Amino acid sequence: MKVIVKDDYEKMSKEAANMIKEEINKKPNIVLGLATGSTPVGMYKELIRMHKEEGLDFSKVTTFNLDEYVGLDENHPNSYHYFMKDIFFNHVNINMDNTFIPNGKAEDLERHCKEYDKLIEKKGGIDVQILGIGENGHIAFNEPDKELNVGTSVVNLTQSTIEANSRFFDSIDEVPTKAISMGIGTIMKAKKIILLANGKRKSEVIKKLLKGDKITTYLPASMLLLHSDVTVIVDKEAYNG
Ligand SMILES: N[C@@H]1[C@@H](O)[C@H](O)[C@@H](COP(=O)(O)O)O[C@@H]1O
Repeated sequence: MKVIVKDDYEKMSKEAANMIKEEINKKPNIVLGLATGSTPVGMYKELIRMHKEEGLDFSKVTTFNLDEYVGLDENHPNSYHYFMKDIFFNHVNINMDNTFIPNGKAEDLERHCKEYDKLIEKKGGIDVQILGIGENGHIAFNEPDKELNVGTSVVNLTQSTIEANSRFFDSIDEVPTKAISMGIGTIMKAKKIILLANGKRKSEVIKKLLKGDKITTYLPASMLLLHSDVTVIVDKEAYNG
């Protein structure tokens, strides 16, 4: 696990965007795994700037998002579909037909999950996966538990995640209790993984992860210790607390 510590959120975001830019320049038809949450917002802003000012070309890029809430329509302002369009897709020259996000309103959710994994494989697998991390160590919506899902699955959100994510909703009662999430196996199949974390509230979990001596399903991000190409980019606050 390679660790890069940056002075602040902006520098962390720029570092991540630069890495992605290099990868797109190497392989214009790259398959990117994308994350939501507040952490990658700065990275998306920087990628938009690179598109507008430096001509970074997304026209051949394919994307797969990590997760989506069950029950939210894609036009719901709190859905990850909405978030991705609002924060990123609407501002670059990506072909929307090449962007994939689990459908939280699918009639047969189980079948949809299996098809999502198959589609990733069909598109050649994820070249670079961007990840945030929950305060409890979750990645995507793989919550700490006695076992973890290998493939994309429907998951129950923990109370702590519901509370953490309630800041985006009008009230905590509106936060969905279930989500579709790529499984740990889906994530681990990505050729390269970049995990971002910023701010004091992530310092405890980053400390545990970077200790790096144990893997446990109770710290889902610790599974990344088994991957051969993971870069963790953190700001000083997340690194030092
Ligand atoms: N499903 C998302 C994760 O993909 C994200 O990494 C995490 C951290 O969010 P934030 O970046 O807002 O701290 O929150 C959500 O639960």
